[in-house]
Amino acid sequence: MRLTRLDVQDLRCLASVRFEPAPGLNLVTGGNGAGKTSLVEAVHLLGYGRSFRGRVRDGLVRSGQPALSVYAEWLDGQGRIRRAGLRHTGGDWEARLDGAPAPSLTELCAELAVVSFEPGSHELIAGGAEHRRRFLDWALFHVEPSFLPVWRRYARALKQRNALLKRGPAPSALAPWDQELAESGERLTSLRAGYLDRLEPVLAATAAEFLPELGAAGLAYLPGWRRGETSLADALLLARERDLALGYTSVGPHRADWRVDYAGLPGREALSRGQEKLTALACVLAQARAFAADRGEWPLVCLDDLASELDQQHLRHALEAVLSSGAQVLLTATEAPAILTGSLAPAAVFHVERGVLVRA
Ligand SMILES: Nc1ncnc2c1ncn2[C@@H]1O[C@H](COP(=O)(O)OP(=O)(O)OP(=O)(O)O)[C@@H](O)[C@H]1O
Repeated sequence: MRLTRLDVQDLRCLASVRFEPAPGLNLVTGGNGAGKTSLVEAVHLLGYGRSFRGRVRDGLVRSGQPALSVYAEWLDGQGRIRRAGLRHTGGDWEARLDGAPAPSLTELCAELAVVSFEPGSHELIAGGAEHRRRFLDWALFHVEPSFLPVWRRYARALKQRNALLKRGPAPSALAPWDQELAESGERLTSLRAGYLDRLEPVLAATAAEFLPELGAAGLAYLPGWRRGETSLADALLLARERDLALGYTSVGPHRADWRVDYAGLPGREALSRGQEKLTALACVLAQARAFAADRGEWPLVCLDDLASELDQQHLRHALEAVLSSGAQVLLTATEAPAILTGSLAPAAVFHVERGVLVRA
């Protein structure tokens, strides 16, 4: 996947920007608050329908403007030119894909695959389980065609069951939703567990490059109920009284989590902050590698402010790992990192200042 053009209007401090990245490494420099992260957010928005800093309505639209818009052109793995555009007010949105209206943001986001690592990404390891579920589901959404219908079915059944629980219904009203939740939830769990099984050796190899001192990395999946002991249908039945008292469903894949274990460390809590970041980076890069293995092309890799997150040696390892694959990378930094020479020399350098982007 190779981005060839990105037009951004009224996104944070970016009033009107055209970005034409080269294949390989693209470095975007600029001072604090210049607009580097905003550029990465524009790409991320087309890939996820939201920013990694929150939803569009949380301040993504430039102050005083009614809406932002982002338009991208890229080459897919078969060399076809693809086009996507999104106009978003924070409430309403309008999207186009290859010249036709996109029926939903989901359809749009399915096309442009982007992985991002930014200063908040260590939340993938240190933060709440929703970050880790979103990470898993992004991958499945892109590589497993049966995932989205199952996920939608589960989400709908969960919403209905929770609405009934809040009203405190006769337990018999819950039965059909329990069944629906159990069927779709078991399927969702198999897909997630299967993906983690495939990701584990890729992560182990990636983590061994960045954090060899911690020993072999493994992945553990926590499905959201005692899956080894009961089916989800039984778990829902067993939890029914408690769920009626709580007013929501307390077991199931919406409570799932996963964790990285290292052979040389007793638990996640033992990781230093830097090791958390490196582990999160290893997960993101492993996900990109697994995507490439499944789909035959790399996602676009956005690395926001990576030089301030990592020491020089880890920065070199990370960039070598990604660039040796031929992936297109968008790297932002306040100053050009000294290690960007030789095989790591950027293919193109851009500079952004007060929201104005120029090629250096
Ligand atoms: N809704 C908005 N409308 C206008 N300007 C905004 C809006 N939201 C944020 N800004 C401004 O846009 C800029 C955001 O810049 P951005 O976060 O992209 O900076 P950066 O170059 O990544 O900086 P840093 O190196 O400090 O992370 C800041 O100057 C901020 O004040």
